[in-house]
Amino acid sequence: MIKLFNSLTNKKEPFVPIEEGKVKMYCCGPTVYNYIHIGNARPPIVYDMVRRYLTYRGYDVTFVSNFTDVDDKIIRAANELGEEVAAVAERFIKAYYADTCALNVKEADLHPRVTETMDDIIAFIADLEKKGFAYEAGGDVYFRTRKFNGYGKLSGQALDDLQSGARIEVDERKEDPLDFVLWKAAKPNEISWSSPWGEGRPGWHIECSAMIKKSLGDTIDIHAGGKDLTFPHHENEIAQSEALTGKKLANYWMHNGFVNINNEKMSKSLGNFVLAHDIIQQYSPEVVRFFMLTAHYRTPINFSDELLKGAEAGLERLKNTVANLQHRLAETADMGAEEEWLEKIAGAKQRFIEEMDDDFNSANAISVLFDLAKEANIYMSEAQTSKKVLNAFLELFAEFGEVLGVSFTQQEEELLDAEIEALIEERNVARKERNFARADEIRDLLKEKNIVLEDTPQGVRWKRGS
Ligand SMILES: Nc1ncnc2c1ncn2[C@@H]1O[C@H](COP(=O)(O)OP(=O)(O)OP(=O)(O)O)[C@@H](O)[C@H]1O
Ligand SMILES: [Zn+2]
Repeated sequence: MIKLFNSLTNKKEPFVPIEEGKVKMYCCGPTVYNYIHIGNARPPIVYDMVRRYLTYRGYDVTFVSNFTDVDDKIIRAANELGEEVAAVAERFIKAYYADTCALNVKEADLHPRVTETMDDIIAFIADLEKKGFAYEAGGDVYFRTRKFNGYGKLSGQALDDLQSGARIEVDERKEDPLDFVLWKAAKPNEISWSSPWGEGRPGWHIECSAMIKKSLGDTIDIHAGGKDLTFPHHENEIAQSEALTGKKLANYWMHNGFVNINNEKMSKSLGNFVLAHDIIQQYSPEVVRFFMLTAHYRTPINFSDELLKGAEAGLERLKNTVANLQHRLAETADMGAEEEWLEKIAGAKQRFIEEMDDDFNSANAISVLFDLAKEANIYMSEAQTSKKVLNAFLELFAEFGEVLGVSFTQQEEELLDAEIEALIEERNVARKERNFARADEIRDLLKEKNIVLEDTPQGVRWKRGS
């Protein structure tokens, strides 16, 4: 049985879905105004692993993750670049897909966008207002936090501690400093939507509440996101949704730890970040993903060249074992002692499942993989081997690889479509910024990989050369 650490109760709990065999899962997605750094890539990678494992264990998973495609940061970026908000958002949504696809993150079943969910967001706020949980003030709408019983239950904070906390801004339009914004009145010349409270746009927290309700219903099984989202974002999502429906928003809350660099959280505001699309040029995307999964998702992971090189070497060892198994298979007849080895392989599978059942411990599951490789190497040193055993080893590597989203078979060094598109996008940006040196460098890199670019009036086209 799968157990997972529920941030709501601070305990590891057996996973019991609302509907047998089905999982409704939501993960807060990115605000699309720049490229993702490797810290931002951790939530998509680890929750993709969780989704894959739940699927492996027989659940039918519906996975939803949003795009925040209008917000202060995007508006600021658009103003700086002299572009439309929609153009900036579109570009970075493409870049997000390109990076996460290279990292072998499966697309969500649904990727709702704020700008496409506006009617539902407005209806959600209007219903909160009707119930007395929201009030209008000068074109803004706020949530009446103290009216919601249970505010603070996720982050474990009492209302009065929050009140004195420095993170709450004081704004005289609010009835109470704890109240937070649901709808923001538009500033002059700012992108806006019509609403019962005038022209404006939604606050950040309300989007997720409205999108979850629309796409998955009132109560979902798992709500996931980075640890920094616990407060205020997730606390506010709970308040909005539960005030409206009277039902629990999510039965299980999962929060991933940070990617640190020199023991400090990697973040855009600190400027200590490494972009995902840069690091996957230096190491393969597979190595980056494997590296990420060598730590348990809740523990902080330090980002360093040394650790990445370690992950690269480890992955190489596993791939070599698999290549040797394949090679051996081609020249083996069916003979040798089978039962003992088949039992060993079945035992490894059992241990892998036990580790993953225990709060998705991919770190320990990967050490089971290394043990499996060790066993495989011992087996191959025997004089006589059997096709059946070699196949059983290979099947298990393939099975684990599918769960982790990392392939252990050797591949030609070929660029994936998504990586090519990411590079072309980066070249477009470089050209726009008149950074022609970088633009040429990218053209050369693509040429080296036999990708031919063609500038057309409709934009850049590409094809693989012969
Ligand atoms: N270092 C990190 N490790 C793991 N997850 C992270 C890290 N930084 C951000 N995230 C996650 O990435 C997503 C986007 O976060 P956000 O845009 O706040 O990134 P950021 O770099 O921290 O930006 P800022 O410094 O502007 O807050 C969130 O889900 C957040 O939890
Ligand atoms: Zn959210």
